[in-house]
Amino acid sequence: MKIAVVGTGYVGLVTGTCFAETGNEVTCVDIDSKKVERLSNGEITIYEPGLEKLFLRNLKENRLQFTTSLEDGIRDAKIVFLALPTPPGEDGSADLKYILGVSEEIGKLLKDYKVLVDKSTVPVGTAEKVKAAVRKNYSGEFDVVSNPEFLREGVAVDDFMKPDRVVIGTTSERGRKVMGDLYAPFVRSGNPVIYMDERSAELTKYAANSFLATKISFMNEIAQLCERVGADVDMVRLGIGSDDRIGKRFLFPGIGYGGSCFPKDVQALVKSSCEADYQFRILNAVMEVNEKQKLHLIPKIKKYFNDDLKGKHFALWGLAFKPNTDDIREAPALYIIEELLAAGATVSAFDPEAMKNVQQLLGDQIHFAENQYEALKGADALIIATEWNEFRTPDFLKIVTSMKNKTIFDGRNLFDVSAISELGFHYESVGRRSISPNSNHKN
Ligand SMILES: NC(=O)c1ccc[n+]([C@@H]2O[C@H](COP(=O)([O-])OP(=O)(O)OC[C@H]3O[C@@H](n4cnc5c(N)ncnc54)[C@H](O)[C@@H]3O)[C@@H](O)[C@H]2O)c1
Ligand SMILES: O=c1ccn([C@@H]2O[C@H](COP(=O)(O)OP(=O)(O)O[C@H]3O[C@H](CO)[C@@H](O)[C@H](O)[C@H]3O)[C@@H](O)[C@H]2O)c(=O)[nH]1
Repeated sequence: MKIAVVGTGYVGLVTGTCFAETGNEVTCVDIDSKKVERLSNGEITIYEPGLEKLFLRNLKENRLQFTTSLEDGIRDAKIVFLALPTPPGEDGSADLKYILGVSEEIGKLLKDYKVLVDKSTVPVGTAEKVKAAVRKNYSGEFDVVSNPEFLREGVAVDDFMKPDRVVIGTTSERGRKVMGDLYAPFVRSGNPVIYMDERSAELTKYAANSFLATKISFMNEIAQLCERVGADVDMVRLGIGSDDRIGKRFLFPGIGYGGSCFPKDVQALVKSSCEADYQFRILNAVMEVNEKQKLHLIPKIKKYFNDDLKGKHFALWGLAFKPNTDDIREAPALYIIEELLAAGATVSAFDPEAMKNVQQLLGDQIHFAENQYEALKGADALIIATEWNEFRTPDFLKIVTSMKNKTIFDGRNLFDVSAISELGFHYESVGRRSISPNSNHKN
């Protein structure tokens, strides 16, 4: 099948590459000419494990092409995916200017039947708005389908190739058939394609993200309680997660959820609810808890240094909002850096993939280390903000010899509390007992 994907960011590039991988001819369209040039020349523009190999293979075999021209991109396509940004507007609701602007342009270009597919995360009613935008300039036949994307960054290729489910929102039989055929190779192992109306599909995406964000904020509140009553959140997590009704996944406490999706989507659902004259109380609490959790380590750090961070030097491990990505959108590490710099401290950071993106944002406000151990040189404390695998079992001897103080503030609970206590560290994490070489048992 011939497919166009408009918007070649995290979702568009994964979508285009994975559809090419199953034999479709895909043209990706992007307004960013530099991105299109790099991609056309075989240079991948995001870090996503496993993507580059598929991208290069399909590019070489001419199943994947890139262009800045919407007209060229959609000319022969039977299906046109919209994988465009839906950033929060000033009031927190999803801004549809990219989606509706492109839809209007598509209306000017359509000559025959096509299926327009909304892959972006969009509020209920968007499919109707897209239809209306196309209709302004085109009176022929077309369908608009809502097909929300559930991939996670860092495991995006696997999530796309082997989805838990595919949600297809359409009331058109023709649209349903086209989409069913396209997705057939991805659900061979029996995971469902769930057909529904457009509005339900649009809401499903927000409901999924908001539910997952709720799970995280709930665990972060349990972690807060654990610290106050002397319980261990990791034990509580295991204790409740073995109940199938709760499930083991997405129960990890930490320094809040970040990324380009949860923060914006929870906010947008609250906003949509308000517009529908409904106060979504739980989600307001979810957001409030997350705002506080992002800075959970800061009061601990300040208390440890007697409220005086001026001249203190911090090593920071992890900048990306989660491991296995270079994405720094709403990354908790950025909020921590801001607080430390404002308090007069200096920071030396290391992240395996995200340093380039942070450098573009912060320039020389912080030092970017060659590796995780170089970041530790002369540090008064180490802060861990992202759970990259290589941080999990470090060489503690190297840590001890590089740092000024044996002090760790761990926002991702990477280390075993008892083991690190034996190494003589001052160690504070999230929802577990704190360890100090002097008191050795500080809650
Ligand atoms: N990132 C994720 O993990 C993820 C997962 C599921 C759903 N989503 C949703 O998918 C959508 C896209 O997210 P993303 O992370 O891929 O965004 P992104 O910012 O990484 O990519 C968007 C791309 O669209 C391009 N673009 C902007 N205007 C354009 C135009 N007029 N014509 C052509 N291209 C244009 C940009 O240059 C950019 O390359 C959002 O609605 C997001 O909420 C994202
Ligand atoms: O137990 C957990 C799990 C995650 N997180 C944090 O939650 C955020 C989001 O993580 P994750 O969901 O793995 O990454 P995303 O790539 O943002 O994926 C989410 O957002 C995407 C965009 O909408 C959806 O497609 C995915 O299904 C949804 O998981 C990150 O900051 C994580 O550190 C936790 O704090 N604890």
